Amino acid sequence: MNKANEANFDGLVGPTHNYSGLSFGNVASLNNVDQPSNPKEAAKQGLTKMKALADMGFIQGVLAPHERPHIPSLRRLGFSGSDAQVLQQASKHAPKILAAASSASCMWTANAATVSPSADTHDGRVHFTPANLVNKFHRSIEHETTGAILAATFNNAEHFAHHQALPSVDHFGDEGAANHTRFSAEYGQQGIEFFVYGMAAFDSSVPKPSRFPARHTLEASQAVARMHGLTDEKVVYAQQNPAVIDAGVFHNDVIAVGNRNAHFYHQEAFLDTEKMQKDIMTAWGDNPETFHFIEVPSQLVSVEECVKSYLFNSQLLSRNANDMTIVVPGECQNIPAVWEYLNSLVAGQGPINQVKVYDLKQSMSNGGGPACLRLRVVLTEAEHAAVNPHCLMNDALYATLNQWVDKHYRDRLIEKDLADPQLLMESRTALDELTKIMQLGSVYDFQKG
Ligand SMILES: N=C(N)NCCC[C@H](NC(=O)CCC(=O)O)C(=O)O
Repeated sequence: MNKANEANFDGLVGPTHNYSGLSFGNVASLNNVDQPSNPKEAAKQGLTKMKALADMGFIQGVLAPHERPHIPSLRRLGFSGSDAQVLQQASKHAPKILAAASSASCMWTANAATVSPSADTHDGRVHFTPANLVNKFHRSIEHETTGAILAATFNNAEHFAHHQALPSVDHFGDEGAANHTRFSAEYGQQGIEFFVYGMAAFDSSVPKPSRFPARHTLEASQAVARMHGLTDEKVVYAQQNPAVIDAGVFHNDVIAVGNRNAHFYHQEAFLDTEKMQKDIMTAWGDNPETFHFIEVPSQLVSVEECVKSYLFNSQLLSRNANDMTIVVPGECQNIPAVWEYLNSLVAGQGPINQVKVYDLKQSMSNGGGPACLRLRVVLTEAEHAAVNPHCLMNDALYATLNQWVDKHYRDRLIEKDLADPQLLMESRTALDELTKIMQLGSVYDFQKG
């Protein structure tokens, strides 16, 4: 077994961060529509969390934001002329489409891809499949650039394998790592890959939510497991409870999180909790007593409180199996039942023994908590050494990115600003400079001429 560690790659919030109410089924997105946003503050809140984790000794990476407004997507929909004319026409005839083409949603890198560490895959490489995010138009335009950014960040074919996103149709709706977690006693040993789906596309007997969409299918997860060359006995599938999707749990990472030997989840998260436990224990194999199921009863914290607080959209960070820190958003402190639960959790006998709180309000107002903002990548030492070093957080990169944000970002944005050609120029200038800072090459359409 090679020694390995978990790295977190957070999405850097882009210059067009705004609240457009684009995500039906995501309560915060719908509730905050048309509020003014503060892209500068959003980016800085994210950078603060990244730096804090790096300072704690964890490997912290950064994934660059995408080019927005995305003019090629607008042209594909029939808007034409100069870039300024495209913006102007879209704003006049289809302002919601312009908003979709302007979203900074790639910041939620838990949806960027599914990642399988080398200990789990058939060829001993780390595998990446960008998520097609087909359920929402504004997110369905992410995967190509995501793939380019991942390839520029993990740019070494000996260690990293990059796949294409799955076909962009509902049958293979794929939301990436937000519905995927991994259990293993040590990061470097073969782990259990746990895939959670909202519906089955080719089996009408499987229940579905009725109010809000199930974004992710069983068939998508099965395809990813095949492409990554995972071992069948080490793959577990579980269905999300359709009732919690209807209550606003649009990704499983809003109601469950796992790390190493711990699965922390809400009583109502899964359609069949007993089966989920049994299947994980079968895949875990020997020493069942070393695995912890930490189930939060509805009586202590309701599903509604989970959705409001993002208790489960937390990061479980550990250096040892029995020494885990839970990273939660500030909203957890505002809901007494949640804050009481967290305090009793860390005071108890389980593996989670410390809580850290970060202010991520700008992202939270669009339904993105600490766990949404990060893509987990387990890396051996050799793989870590093969990552593009300019994408790894340290004092120098933190200072450079803060200055870069100060120089290029606005501190207020509302929907009508999205039509401003100046905003497009600001965004492109910023990203052009960023590709040099992070040495990514030409990953954006506007750089390809
Ligand atoms: N749970 C995880 N992993 N990710 C959260 C993603 C939030 C994102 N919100 C948005 O896209 C809102 C954009 C807007 O309304 O302007 C979404 O719903 O896909």
